[in-house]
Amino acid sequence: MNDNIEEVQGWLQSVKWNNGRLDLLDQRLLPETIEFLPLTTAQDVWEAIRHLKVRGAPAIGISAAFGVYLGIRDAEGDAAALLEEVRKQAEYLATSRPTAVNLFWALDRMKARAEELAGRQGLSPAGFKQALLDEALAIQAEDEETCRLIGEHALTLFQDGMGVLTHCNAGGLATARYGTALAPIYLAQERGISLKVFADETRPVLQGARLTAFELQQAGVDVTLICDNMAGMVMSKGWVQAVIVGTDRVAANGDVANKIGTYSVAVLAKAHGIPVYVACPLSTVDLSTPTGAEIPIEERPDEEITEGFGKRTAPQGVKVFNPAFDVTPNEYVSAIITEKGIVYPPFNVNLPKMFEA
Ligand SMILES: CSC[C@@H](O)[C@@H](O)C(=O)COP(=O)(O)O
Repeated sequence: MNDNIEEVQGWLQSVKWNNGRLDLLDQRLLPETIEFLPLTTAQDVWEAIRHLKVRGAPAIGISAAFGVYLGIRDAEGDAAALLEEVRKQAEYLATSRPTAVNLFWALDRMKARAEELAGRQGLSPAGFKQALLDEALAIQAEDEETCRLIGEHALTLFQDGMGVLTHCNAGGLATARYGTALAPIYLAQERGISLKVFADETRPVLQGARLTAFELQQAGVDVTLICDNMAGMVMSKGWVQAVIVGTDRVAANGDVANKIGTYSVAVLAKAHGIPVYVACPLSTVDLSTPTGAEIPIEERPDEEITEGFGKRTAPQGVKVFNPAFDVTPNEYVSAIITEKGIVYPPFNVNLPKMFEA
């Protein structure tokens, strides 16, 4: 444990495979405390995802992939038995959170790998398990490269001196590295391009204040924290030239599910003539979900709103509505930035093209 943030050097990796266990940075404790949780079972991983110890769509997917391996590593039997166990563990981990499609994407990839391994002649149970661990490590390594590419494409949309507003945390903490929405900001920083970032605090659990402001400040980026309800005022002053956010799921028509409040930011941006960019890996694009109306939206405990600041801030027994995400209709989305390039409307035509070849 390290509660002296000043001592943090360089980049803080939120998901680490460490000699047979998964070390997860407990994101609930940031920015005050840096503590890694040693996870050794699929149940540990399920619990960490459900309770936001790890959060952000790509980081959830990566953790779940390791969770599948942890869930089968002590299992006995031949390849067919191990395949059954992989399916069981994947089904279990899939119940941890409903909205981020990267979770299901990563679990499907682990299942597909297990199916392929089960069809191989002469592969030992130990070889089967090692290959599954390698698959989880590959998902993590690919995410880092994917995020870097997203950053390269996104950076072409930004110029020196621009003000950029972001909501929630789609940074390095939410991915293997770099982040999605924050990737161009890190690349700009490396290249001496100066951007002024406004980070919405992101009620109710403050991913913007606790995580985005923290990681950008650590990197020396010019970041200003605002409450969510200040975004319109900041835009009206002409301080914001672009909005960039991440996403948990993009539907086939380009509707975007992201942290609650993203929709309000997008409407405000449109009213001020500011483009809204959504940055995500293609693993977040779900062509099997036709529109945002079909994206399952997680509802979280009332206490996140009524006791979110460590004390009661609402009357006992008050009715609460606490959706963790909202859907921004595609008409508010200027472009979706993926590792393969920038996708412009019409999204229902142009998103499928990104999956070709
Ligand atoms: C690159 S992360 C993209 C999204 O997952 C992020 O913007 C977000 O909404 C995260 O929500 P969270 O509830 O913190 O998991």
